Amino acid sequence: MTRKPFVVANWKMNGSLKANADWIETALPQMSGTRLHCDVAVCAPSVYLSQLVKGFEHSATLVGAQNCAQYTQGAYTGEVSAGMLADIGCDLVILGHSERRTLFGETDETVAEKVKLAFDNGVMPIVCVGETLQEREAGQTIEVVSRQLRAVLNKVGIMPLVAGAVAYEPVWAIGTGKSASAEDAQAVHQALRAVLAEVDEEASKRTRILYGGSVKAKNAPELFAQPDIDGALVGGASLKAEDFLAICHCADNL
Ligand SMILES: O=C(CO)COP(=O)(O)O
Repeated sequence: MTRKPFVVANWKMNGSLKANADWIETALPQMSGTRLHCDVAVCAPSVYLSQLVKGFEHSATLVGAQNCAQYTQGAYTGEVSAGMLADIGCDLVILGHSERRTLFGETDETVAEKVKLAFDNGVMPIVCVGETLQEREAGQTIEVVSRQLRAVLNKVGIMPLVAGAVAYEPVWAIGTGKSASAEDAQAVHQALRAVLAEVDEEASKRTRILYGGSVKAKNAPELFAQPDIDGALVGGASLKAEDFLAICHCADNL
């Protein structure tokens, strides 16, 4: 089973109208037409999503948000619903990122609820799982990421993940320059695919599992060469279009 590589930029809380326009101008010539063979997405702060949807309208580049509300609509000041993301032409949404879980108190249950709302509204979810350093050192990595993934599977089944993706992001590797080794990451990805297979073996083979955590063009080829690593969720190295494109080319050269 070959899965099409998927490389996703997560700009986090970075960007401006001007910086985004420059990024799009640099990236667009390489992202349009048949230049890139992998699937590519850019996930930006929600206020800039319309700018990106417009900027990438004639390319295959997907546009994603970094969160959505766990409610459909109403008196939830400051929130953005999955339906609103769909309304402005947003293709996907990152859900359950470790920064959301640790800094904003998201639980396995709220993440599962958001995944359901995203999928029901036609927005593809990229569901993040990952262990802290303390959990890794206690030998709990597989247990933690399996629990996080099962919470979503129990609520919505596997189809939202076939449409979107799972992202394994060890918390200790995010923004630290310390990536998991390709072998360690592969072991976790294999375990995650086994959890998916408990639900539907055939669909598990079609689900893309991305790695995230200090991915750069330098370490991407080794990561992408692993049988269960199907692409990357890129933070810091996605802020410059050239750096991000270099990672996309690594996925293309597999
Ligand atoms: O959190 C990440 C992507 O979602 C990874 O961030 P870095 O690539 O900056 O480590």
